[in-house]
Amino acid sequence: MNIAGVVLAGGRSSRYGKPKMFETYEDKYFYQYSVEALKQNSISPIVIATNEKLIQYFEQGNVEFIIEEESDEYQGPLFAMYNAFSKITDAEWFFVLASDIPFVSTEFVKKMIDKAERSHSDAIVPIYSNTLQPLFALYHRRNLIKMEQLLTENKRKLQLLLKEINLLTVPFSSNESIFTNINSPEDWDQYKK
Ligand SMILES: Nc1nc2c(ncn2[C@@H]2O[C@H](COP(=O)(O)OP(=O)(O)OP(=O)(O)O)[C@@H](O)[C@H]2O)c(=O)[nH]1
Repeated sequence: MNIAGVVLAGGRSSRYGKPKMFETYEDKYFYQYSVEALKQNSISPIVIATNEKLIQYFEQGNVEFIIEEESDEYQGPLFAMYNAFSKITDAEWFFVLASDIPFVSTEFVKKMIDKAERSHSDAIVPIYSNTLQPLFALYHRRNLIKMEQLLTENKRKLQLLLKEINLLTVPFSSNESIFTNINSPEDWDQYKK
């Protein structure tokens, strides 16, 4: 399988108050945990999708960057995914990971790839706490057409894409910390100890 890794690391971090992908956990930036989990599974290329204001703060080396132009900034995950997928021309699948998930693991990425290998679905999406987790998921390249259609109609919610494609859902038990995503400083205060 030809899989590219796409780490979503743009957005506004308005609830966090500062760019949350650069919050640290055990001396590493949050976004580095997403990069590492993909790298440990030999996924290549690994691309960080970000914007012109944030690019300067990332560590360089071993990853590529896809930069959203000023007019494309803050359009949300569906746009950021479309923008990245359409620029990575040689991948069949895209493993998307948000960059605000410091507890994501190599084993999680491996389990998801194993599912994709045996699936004819358009996307492989975990379910945790009865909720789909589309920012920790695998998407086939064939979704690009539907993504473009939605964006052209100014429909920017990722949930709208999920409704239109064939999903393979992968249940995870409700005590998995890997799905902890950090939105506010209070969220982080609760988990970092
Ligand atoms: N590249 C890119 N990533 C995004 C964009 N919007 C959100 N993300 C990423 O998607 C993940 C989930 O983002 P959210 O927490 O929903 O949105 P946010 O803008 O980061 O934060 P809030 O302003 O607090 O909603 C995070 O990893 C963000 O870095 C975007 O427009 N471009």
